[in-house]
Amino acid sequence: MTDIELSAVTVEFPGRTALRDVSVHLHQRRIAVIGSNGSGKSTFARTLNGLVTPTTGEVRVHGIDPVRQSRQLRRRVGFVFSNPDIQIIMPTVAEDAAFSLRGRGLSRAEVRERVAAALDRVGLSEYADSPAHSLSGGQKQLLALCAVLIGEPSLVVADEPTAYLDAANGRRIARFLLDEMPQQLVLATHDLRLAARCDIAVRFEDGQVVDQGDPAPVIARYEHDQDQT
Ligand SMILES: Nc1ncnc2c1ncn2[C@@H]1O[C@H](COP(=O)(O)OP(=O)(O)OP(=O)(O)O)[C@@H](O)[C@H]1O
Repeated sequence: MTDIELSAVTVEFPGRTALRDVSVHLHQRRIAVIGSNGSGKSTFARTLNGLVTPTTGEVRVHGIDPVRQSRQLRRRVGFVFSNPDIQIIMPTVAEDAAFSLRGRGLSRAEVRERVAAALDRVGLSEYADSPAHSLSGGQKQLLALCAVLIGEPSLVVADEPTAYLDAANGRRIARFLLDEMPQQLVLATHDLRLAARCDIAVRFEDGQVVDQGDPAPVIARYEHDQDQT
């Protein structure tokens, strides 16, 4: 598993401190990140792939600095957002799936083979030549995942990946991420049923890690605190 280490990480945005002096060391296969609105979950997730640069402190993902060594990092870490529409960049399903293989020196035949295998894995083979934007919301999220997985990352960071999906598609994406995908997962979510299926839950409040450990008790304490407010 990839080691994820934050040492005394503070992230300041104009007028707002999103993370305050966060130090965590995570290595579990499925890591849930929970906490109230604005607690810092997305900011934490974004430090892992260099989308957010710490104001102070250090982030290391498998020993790689996500900001200074972004090329190495992009090969190891894939990122999935809530909104599948903003993740689709190419006209057809197969072209979109192939996008992250650009610049890797693979032959056309190798790319075709990898795309076919990846689409098959997420059940989108029959849509290979369809316009990507004609897919349903759930299918688009599966395509976004497929485009990430085809680059063979060792870690997938997903920020509310089921937020825009109906119950059936949400379950499908959750099943894929939590049960079928072999990759390590960091899952920022408000869906506590998904968090409960992870190996560890890390709770943020007000930019700090306030609790972490076995998901069931961490979630129970979170729900208790929410009931008090
Ligand atoms: N680019 C930014 N510029 C300014 N402030 C930001 C930026 N990104 C996040 N913030 C602020 O930092 C704080 C933490 O935001 P973050 O998105 O990490 O929280 P979150 O736990 O993911 O919230 P939610 O559950 O609502 O998605 C919030 O107060 C947010 O308004």
